[in-house]
This record gives sequence, C-alpha cells and structure tokens, in this order.
Amino acid sequence: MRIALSADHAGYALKDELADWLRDTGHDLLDLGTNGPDSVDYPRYGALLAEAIADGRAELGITVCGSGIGVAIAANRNPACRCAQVAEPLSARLARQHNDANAIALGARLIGSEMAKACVTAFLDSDFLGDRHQRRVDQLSKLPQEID
Ligand SMILES: O=C(CO)[C@H](O)[C@H](O)[C@H](O)COP(=O)(O)O
Repeated sequence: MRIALSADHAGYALKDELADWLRDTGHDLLDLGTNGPDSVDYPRYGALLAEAIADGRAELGITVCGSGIGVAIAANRNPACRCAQVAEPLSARLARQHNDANAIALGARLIGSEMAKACVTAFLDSDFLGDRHQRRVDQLSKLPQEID
C-alpha cells in the first residue's frame, strides 16, 4: 500500500519528518512536495494529494499545513478523497473506522511530531467498519446532487 504525502511551507518540515519515520518502518511513499520553506499556496498541495488517491497512485494520504484546515478543504474538493483534519489519535481512528477516510490532514503549527506520529499510527492501524457506516459513506458520494 502506497501512502501519498504533501504539505505547504508551514507543513513541509513535519511532512519530511513523517516521511523519514514512515520509510524507516517500511512504508512505500509518494512525496508530492513541497520540499522547502519558501511560501507556497496550500490548495495545490491538498489537490495533489487527492489527485494521487483518485488516480490510484496512492491508497492513503497524509497532508500537512499550518493548521491542517486549508489542505483538508482543498483535498475534499476532489470527490475521490475523504480527508479528515485531526489533532489527536482518536479522531484519526474514527476517521478510518466510521468515515472510511483515505487521508488525514495535520496542523504543524498546532501539534508536535510525536502527536502527529500518534495520529498517523492510529490512522494506518485502523480499518473501515462498514455496515451502517457504508450506507453513510455511500450517501457522501452522492452529494451534493441527492439529499433525501
Ligand atoms: O491553510 C491554512 C490555514 O487554514 C494553513 O495553516 C496555511 O499553512 C497557512 O494559512 C499559511 O500561512 P502563512 O502565514 O502564509 O505561512
């Protein structure tokens, strides 16, 4: 399973730290940048992550900006992406179990690297529970056209 990573300038250092850690633990990664501190705009990096998931280059994604909010909003513009902004591991676990999230967004200005790693571990170690949650995820896929 390949994991895509992306970040803006506010998130690239945490993204790179997570990439080193994930590589060391044997994960296959797709690093979509950015790769330095020069200011860039987060919509591109949220969108690049979602595109990699949509076209099958990655199964899961981790995206980072200052708060995690901007990249999450951008990623979720792609209907193939269900990206949850998380700041603690329970939310990361529930995002997989209930929402079948295929990406998480982290805020490098909000949480430290140990909390970020705890979120990533919870996300990667959890599975979608299906059942009633599948019905709701199916409904998400039909939005905004069909609201019962
Ligand atoms: O999109 C964001 C907020 O929703 C991110 O935190 C960005 O990283 C942030 O806005 C970048 O801010 P900067 O002042 O340009 O570094």
